[in-house]
Amino acid sequence: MTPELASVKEFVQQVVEAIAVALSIDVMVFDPERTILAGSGVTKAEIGTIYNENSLTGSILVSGHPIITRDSGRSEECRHCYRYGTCLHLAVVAYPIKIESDVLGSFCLVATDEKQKKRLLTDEEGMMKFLDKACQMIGSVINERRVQDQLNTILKRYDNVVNTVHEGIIVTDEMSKIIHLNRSALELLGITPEEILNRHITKVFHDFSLTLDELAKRNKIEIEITYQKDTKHKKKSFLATVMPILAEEGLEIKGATISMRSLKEVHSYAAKLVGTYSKYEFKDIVGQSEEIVRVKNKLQKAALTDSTILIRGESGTGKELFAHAVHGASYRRKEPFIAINCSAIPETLIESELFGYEEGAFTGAKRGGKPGKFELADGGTLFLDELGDMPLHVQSKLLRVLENHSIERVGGIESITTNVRIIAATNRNLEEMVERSEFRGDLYYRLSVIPIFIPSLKERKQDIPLFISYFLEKYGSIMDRPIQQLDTATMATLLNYSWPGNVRELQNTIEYAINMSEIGQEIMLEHLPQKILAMANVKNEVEDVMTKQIITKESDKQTKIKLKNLEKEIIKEALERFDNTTIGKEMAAKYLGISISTLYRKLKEISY
Ligand SMILES: Nc1ncnc2c1ncn2[C@@H]1O[C@H](COP(=O)(O)OP(=O)(O)OP(=O)(O)O)[C@@H](O)[C@H]1O
Repeated sequence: MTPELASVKEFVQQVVEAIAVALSIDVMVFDPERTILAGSGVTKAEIGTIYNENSLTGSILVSGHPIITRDSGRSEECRHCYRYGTCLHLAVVAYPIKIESDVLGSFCLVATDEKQKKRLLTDEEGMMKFLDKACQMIGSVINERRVQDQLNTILKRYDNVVNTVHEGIIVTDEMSKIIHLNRSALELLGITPEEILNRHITKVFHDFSLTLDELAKRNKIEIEITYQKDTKHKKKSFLATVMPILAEEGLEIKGATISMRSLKEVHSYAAKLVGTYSKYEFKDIVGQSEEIVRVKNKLQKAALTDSTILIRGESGTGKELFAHAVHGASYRRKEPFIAINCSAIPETLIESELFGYEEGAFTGAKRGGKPGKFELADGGTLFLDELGDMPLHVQSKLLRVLENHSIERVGGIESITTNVRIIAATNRNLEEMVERSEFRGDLYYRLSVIPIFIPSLKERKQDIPLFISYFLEKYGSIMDRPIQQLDTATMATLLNYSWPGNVRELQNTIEYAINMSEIGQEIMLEHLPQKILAMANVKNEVEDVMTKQIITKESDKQTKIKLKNLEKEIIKEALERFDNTTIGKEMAAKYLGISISTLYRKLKEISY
């Protein structure tokens, strides 16, 4: 049964009674199943009775056309009715209730005595018009219901969608009063609808300073907002996108939609997007020498804790690689791994890079401020590379952060709690620096809870062949070439070389040699970088001198000068090859197998 007519039953009954009084004729209304839904006078007692499908109303419901019977129960139209011959109705004017072609029921004027019959049949046309209007009225009420139901369904669907989105969504009206919000917003704020609905936006978010006029001009604004339930609760920060709700006709603002995400989550997401997750695992670390196996074992154990690790070792020994592996093996692996190179950032900027800054903290500070590496690494690991180059004033601030587990942005007053594991690395002699008061002793002890020393490549020569085959395979497959071998003389030269740039230098040497050699051929001495061959020659010369036992203090000094000059020549050649720009220097450092900071240090020493 279609419930539409039944759903407005009370209204229909009122119409029926009003018409019955106005016309002094009985009225009956049938639903599509031929059940009397409303009635007046004699017919009222019949409400609920079901008529046969061969009845008059049965045929109207099928045909959708009005009918008049002037002698009901006996006339031709009633011949097939089951009440034929027994019907007490003397005359009937019946009219379909329709919405477009949909027949929803029938409306009948029924004469149950001669007086009513006379009244009914004297103005048949007028009665029809009257019924047409009554049926239209009932039809439009049902139509309104239909529209309302459709609207409710749309609203329910919209509510479902809005409630399934991860962002918190808050809607305000034109007076900036909160009128709607989704489930995520309630969860993010830790609030009930009663606590927030109908409140002015600034009463909830005290730092929400955006006006609707400003919003109308900009269309979409991203801001940071904070919420604190009360002083017992922690302040929560959100990144919010605010958009105006405009009236259909034009620019009149009807309110605003605020979609918000927890700032912490945004940072962690951004960190993941820019690739700041751990890139290496312990299984990617090449080396079977006793020294490296010991380091790996120690770090694998340390990975399970939150203790601070200080990794020492010459440039290019793999300090950063180990830091990645520790993060990857820790419970923080799904959170960001953020690295900061203290030597690569100007002294004046390092503090704001680490701790972030508030809007207006200094000239040029970005609107809305900027989070620092500590905030970005929240929940994960912060790798402080080249720690020895951290300025003293930043060292003091870092110590405070490590002790309090909270930071303050530059220019800010709020404390922001952080949960970060620190791994620091340096190739500088921190103990000497502490003695010379260039590094804070208390910070040194605070950071070196787990001290790790990574041996240089020349201290683990047995790993060199392993590295060579690892890099031959790695670059062979990157360059899509068959894996090549080294001839004996080349292998001997590489084994004897001192590798001041450690693994990085060896890695770059193999990449270079593959480039210089013929596809599928052995790699020979002539394919090695000039500086390695030159160093090997100088070494041979020095060894010759030593075997002749004529080494004196003077000749030792000369050898050192010779080596320095050679280094100068090699650096000069590399800079000429790649030019003196920042990118050129980075490429030259790669070619020389040294880190960019080592190249800058050497450039300072020889003052190019
Ligand atoms: N044991 C290893 N296995 C595989 N690759 C290694 C290993 N050690 C170092 N490397 C590679 O050598 C290069 C230098 O390593 P990394 O940057 O970790 O050294 P570092 O000690 O941090 O250097 P720096 O002090 O100059 O920053 C990287 O490309 C790294 O992948």
